[in-house]
Amino acid sequence: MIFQHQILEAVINNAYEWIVVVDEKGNIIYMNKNYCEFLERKQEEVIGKHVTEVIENTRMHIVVKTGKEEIADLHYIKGNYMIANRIPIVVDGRVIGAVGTVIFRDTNEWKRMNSHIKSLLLQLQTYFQEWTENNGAKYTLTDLISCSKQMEELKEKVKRIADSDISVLIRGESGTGKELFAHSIHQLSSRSQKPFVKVNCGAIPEHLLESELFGYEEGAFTGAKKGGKKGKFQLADGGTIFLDEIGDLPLHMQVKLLRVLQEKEMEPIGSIKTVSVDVRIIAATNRPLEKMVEEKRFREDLYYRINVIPFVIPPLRERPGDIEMLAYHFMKKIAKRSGKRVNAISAEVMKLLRQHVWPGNIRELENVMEVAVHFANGETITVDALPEYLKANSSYQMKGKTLKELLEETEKAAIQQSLQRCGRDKQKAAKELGISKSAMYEKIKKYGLS
Ligand SMILES: Nc1ncnc2c1ncn2[C@@H]1O[C@H](COP(=O)(O)OP(=O)(O)OP(=O)(O)O)[C@@H](O)[C@H]1O
Repeated sequence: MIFQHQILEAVINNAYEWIVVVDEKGNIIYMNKNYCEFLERKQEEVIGKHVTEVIENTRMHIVVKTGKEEIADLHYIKGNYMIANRIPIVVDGRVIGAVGTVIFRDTNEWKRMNSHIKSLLLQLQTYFQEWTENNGAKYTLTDLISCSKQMEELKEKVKRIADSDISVLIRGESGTGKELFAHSIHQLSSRSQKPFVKVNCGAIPEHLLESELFGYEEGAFTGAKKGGKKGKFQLADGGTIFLDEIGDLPLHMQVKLLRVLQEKEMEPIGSIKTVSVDVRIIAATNRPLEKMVEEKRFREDLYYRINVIPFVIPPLRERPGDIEMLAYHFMKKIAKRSGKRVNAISAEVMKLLRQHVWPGNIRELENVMEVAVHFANGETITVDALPEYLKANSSYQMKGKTLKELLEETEKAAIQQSLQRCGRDKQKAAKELGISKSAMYEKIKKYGLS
């Protein structure tokens, strides 16, 4: 028993927190070593003293009177704000004292700890981002939502070709899901446990492309990192490299890329040693590569090398059957994320979605659904929640308007858009719309568009 008491005493005495215990009158019956040291008082000297004589701004004597605990209260002692807890000790329904603890010695310490945690989180985030960039095949075939025949055939094709090392060239307009397909191919391949590295050839400045792709040795150029840097090909070793926007690759880089593909080796900038790399290439583009080959802007040998399995994703307007499924998919996903109770799409909205030509493809549909869920007034998305440009086709907009009003609205919108397209050049806009210059001026005045 005595032994246990000693252990307890040692623990409390050395506790990181400062601890004080008072009786029902507010006299100190215990104060731990750390607290005494901070107050520069001796333990035996403070015992028995009223708490107000020992701790400035204390409220321990008040807590024994009110019987109400005070948690995380700011307490100013010796020029610092501390965070204090004061808890009454109740025995048989009667307050017989109180125990007080100070969690952080001062707010500076808290701030220091806070910023330490923040910097750790930031580091973690950077590592995580780097890791997902280099090992980041996030999607699989089940993430590809579709029911159209064209897309189902493409998914079948993915299953057939995934488990080989053959290069794949994915073609399709922006936002059709080229990257999603690239991820899926990697996930289904025997390389799925190895990195998936994406390189956006169009987004990296030309002078950095070579070092991004092939890396460099220490001291290769001024500003080169100590220890050198691995290029994306080395990072992707054993896995897959996804060369997005390959049509944007400058000719001299096309030569280097071809060499890696043919010889499976490369040299980092400034290195005399060749490095072997084993990567599968998936490339994507929206550019007319054949025409670029004719114009000598894309190397013919590289074209044949990457175009072993052509893979063409149709634009959304050519597979209207997918629109409803995708719209519901995005609605549910966005509603879940934003916590909004939206679970249906009105027939009129669905009609407008099917009529639209979707120049931005699935990415545009996703954005439209984001706006629609956000502005939905009830559980069903109705036309008023859609972005303005989609509403323009709506019969909803026509309700209660005369034919003259509708024609005028259309005319005004056409002129507005044409002026915008022609950089506000009225003569050019008039020509585009097939009206005379004077008619254009007249209408601009009529609709107050100048
Ligand atoms: N079939 C699909 N099912 C679900 N989401 C899709 C589908 N296709 C595309 N998406 C989504 O649409 C967006 C655009 O897709 P992705 O980035 O793969 O297109 P992309 O063709 O690579 O575009 P870009 O050429 O502009 O880079 C992404 O958010 C993606 O998740």
